[in-house]
Amino acid sequence: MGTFKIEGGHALKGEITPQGAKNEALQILCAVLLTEETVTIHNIPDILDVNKLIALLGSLGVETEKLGKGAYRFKAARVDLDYLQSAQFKEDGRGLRGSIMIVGPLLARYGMGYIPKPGGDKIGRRRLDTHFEGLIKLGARFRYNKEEYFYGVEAEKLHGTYMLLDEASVTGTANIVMAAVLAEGTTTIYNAACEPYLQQLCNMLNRMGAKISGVGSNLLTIEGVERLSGTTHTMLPDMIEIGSWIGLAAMTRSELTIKNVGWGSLGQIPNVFRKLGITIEKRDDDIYIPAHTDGYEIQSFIDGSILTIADAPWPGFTPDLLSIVLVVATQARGSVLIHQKMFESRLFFVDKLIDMGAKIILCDPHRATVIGHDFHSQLKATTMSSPDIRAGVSLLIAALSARGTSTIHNIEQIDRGYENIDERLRAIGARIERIA
Ligand SMILES: CC(=O)N[C@H]1[C@@H](OP(=O)(O)OP(=O)(O)OC[C@H]2O[C@@H](n3ccc(=O)[nH]c3=O)[C@H](O)[C@@H]2O)O[C@H](CO)[C@@H](O)[C@@H]1O
Ligand SMILES: C=C(OP(=O)(O)O)C(=O)O
Repeated sequence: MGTFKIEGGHALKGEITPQGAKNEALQILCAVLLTEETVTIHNIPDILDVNKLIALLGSLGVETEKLGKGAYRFKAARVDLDYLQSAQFKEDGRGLRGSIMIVGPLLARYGMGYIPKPGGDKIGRRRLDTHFEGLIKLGARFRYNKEEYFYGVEAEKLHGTYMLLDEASVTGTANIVMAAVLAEGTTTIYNAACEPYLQQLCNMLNRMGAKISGVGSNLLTIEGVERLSGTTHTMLPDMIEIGSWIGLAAMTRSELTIKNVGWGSLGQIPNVFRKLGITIEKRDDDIYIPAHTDGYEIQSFIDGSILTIADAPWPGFTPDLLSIVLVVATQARGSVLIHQKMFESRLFFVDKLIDMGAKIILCDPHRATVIGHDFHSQLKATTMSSPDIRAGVSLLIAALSARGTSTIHNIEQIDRGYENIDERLRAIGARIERIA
C-alpha cells in the first residue's frame, strides 16, 4: 500500500498541464478491438487504470507498440478469444471499471463478449443493466454466472433497432455504440450519454468508417457498416484533473495557470467553481487562477437561499468533481449544500475532513452541508487513507492546505487516475513525498 507524506500550508505557484483524459482513454482503447487495422493514439495518460487496460488488450492478442510518451500504436489483427475463458482474464478484467467496454466491440466483431464484474471506485452500486439491456436489444443472448459474477453476451449477427436507455450511462452508451456500428441496419439510441469523451469516441468511430449521427446529443443514430478501418486519435485534456487543479489553487491560495485545457469541452466546470467565488480567467486556451489571498465567497441563489451544487448526466455537472468542490468549500466564505445524486457512498470521506476541523454536516449518504471557514481556521494535518480516486485527491488538496504534515495511505487509488501526481505537484512547489 503506497503512502504520501504532505507538508501543508504552503502556497504553490506556476503552470500545470493536464494529462490526457482517463475516462476517454478507457473508451478509445476498447475501440481498437473493432478493426484489424492499425490505430494510433496520442495523449494517453500514464496511469494505473489505463496501463491495466493496455496490458489486458495485450493479453487479448492486440499488438501494442509504445511510440513515445503517451503515444501508442495498436493492431487487433489476431484476437485470442481463448483468453476470455481463462482464470487470468477473470483476474485482469475485474481490475478496473473501463474493462467493461471491451464487451461491445468483441460482440460486434467476434459474436461474443465476456467480462467479470468490473472494478473501479467503490462508491455505491454500479449496475450494468443499461449495457446488457442495450446489447440484448441488438439481438445478443445474455448469461450471467452469479457464483463468479461473470457476464456474457453472444450473437451470430447483431441487428439495428430503436432503444430508449433506462439511464444515460456513460460506459453503457459507449459499449452499445461500439456494438451497433457493426450491426446490420440502423440503431437509434435515445437517452444516450453525450459527454465530450463519448463525442470523441463517436468522432473516432466515424473516422474509422462508422456512420453515427447526432453526436453530442442524447439521440444517436447509427447506420451499421460491414467493417471499420484504422485511424489516428488524440485524447482531450482530462477535465476532472482540470477541476482538481482549480480546487487545489483556491484552497492553497496559489497563483496557478492550467495549460491547454480545451475550454470548449469543460461544460459547467468553470461556472460551478465561479459559484464558489473562485476567480477563473480564460487566457487563450489556459485557465489562470490568481492567488485568493482574500479568500473566496460562495454565491447564494437569486432568492437568497443556500447554493446547492449537484451532479447530473452531461451537460450537467460531473459527479467526479463533487468531492473536490466539497473540500474547496470548507475554506470558502459562506455555505453550500453538496448533493451527490448519482453515487450513494461517495460522501463518506467527509469524516476525515471533519477530523481535520472542517465544518460539514453529512445530512444523508447523498447530501452534505459545508460551512466554510474563510481561512479563519486552518485544517489540521492528520493520517488518512484514500477511499476512492476523487476523495483521495480531495484529501490530498486538504492536506496541502492544512497546518502540519499529513499522511495519506492507499494512494494507489490516486495513481489510478492522476499521472505522476507527486512529481507534477512538486514542480509547482508542493511538499509531497511518496514514502512507500
Ligand atoms: C470509466 C468511466 O468512464 N467512469 C465514469 C463513468 O462511469 P459509469 O459509466 O460506470 O457510470 P454510469 O454513467 O453508468 O452511472 C453512474 C451512476 O449514475 C447513475 N445514473 C446514471 C445516469 C443517469 O441518468 N442517472 C443516474 O442516476 C447510475 O445509476 C450510476 O450509479 O461515468 C460516471 C458518471 O459520469 C463517472 O462517475 C465515472 O467516472
Ligand atoms: C469513478 C471514477 O472512475 P471509475 O469509473 O473508473 O471507477 C472516476 O474517474 O472518478
